[in-house]
Amino acid sequence: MNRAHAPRVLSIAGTDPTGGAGMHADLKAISAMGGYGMAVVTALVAQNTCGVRSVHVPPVSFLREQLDAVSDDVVIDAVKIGMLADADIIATVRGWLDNVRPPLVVLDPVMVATSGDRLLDASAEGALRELCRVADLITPNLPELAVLAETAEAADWHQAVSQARQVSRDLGTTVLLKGGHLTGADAPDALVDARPDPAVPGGYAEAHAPRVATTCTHGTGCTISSAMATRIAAGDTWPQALERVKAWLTRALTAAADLEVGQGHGPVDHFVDLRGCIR
Ligand SMILES: Nc1ncnc2c1ncn2[C@@H]1O[C@H](COP(=O)(O)OP(=O)(O)O)[C@@H](O)[C@H]1O
Ligand SMILES: Cc1ncc(COP(=O)(O)OP(=O)(O)O)c(N)n1
Repeated sequence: MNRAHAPRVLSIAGTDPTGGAGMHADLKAISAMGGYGMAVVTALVAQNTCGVRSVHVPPVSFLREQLDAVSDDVVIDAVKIGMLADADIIATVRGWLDNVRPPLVVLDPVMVATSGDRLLDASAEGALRELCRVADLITPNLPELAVLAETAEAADWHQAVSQARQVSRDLGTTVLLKGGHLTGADAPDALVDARPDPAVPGGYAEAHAPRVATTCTHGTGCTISSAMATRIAAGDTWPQALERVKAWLTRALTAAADLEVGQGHGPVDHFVDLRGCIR
């Protein structure tokens, strides 16, 4: 399916004033993948490439007003959900999703940043697990996958695939399993769907790329989930979307250090393919 218009993708996420993660990374990834990006803010986060300083959560009534303002006016082709901060925010987003029923929902179950700072109240993990049931695709990293599987973090790819299968079965959704937290020359990712009627042919599709030797990995999780939402909404098959997004993210990681942003874990270069093309 080739749409006449760019896919209209809504990010529901927290902020990162340094532009590397959260809704800022989402908007860049959506644009880089050919979509039209929109954003509703769940939480304002004072963070940079070194870590999170504080989180401010506006009233949930205002969150609902933002969501309704978009859906009352714009046809939404895909929604990407990131940081939700607490159980009230999760309930508000759930209520809106039940009302609007967007055609594609991609949920990145953000719990803890790479810096170790919490982005979700520990008491809201159960509510987030339940929200996964209404997502078409979830994109947990290995620590988040372990929480969803209610077990210890996978030590290798084989264990991770098995946890992803269990989560897919238990929560009735497709899992994008990400190997970023493992070590080794290869950085594998896979679409895992253990349901009887999987969204991915055969229930499994793997994509590989070399592991990039860089500390600039801030926002990679936000980036890949938004990019997947955009490419699936654009009409790629799910395995095609993963191949395309993985190759682009690897280029963005390879060019990341040249951005020279921040003193900690810098952001990836979402617009790596545009450098040198601006007239
Ligand atoms: N050093 C790296 N080289 C190549 N790909 C990486 C690297 N680090 C992360 N990735 C990729 O970035 C994406 C996000 O991965 P991951 O780090 O597991 O999630 P999160 O950012 O949510 O913690 C995945 O596609 C993963 O394979
Ligand atoms: C506002 C906000 N949302 C999500 C994250 C986490 O980003 P993610 O890409 O999952 O991973 P790291 O950047 O922590 O590697 C964030 N920091 N801020």
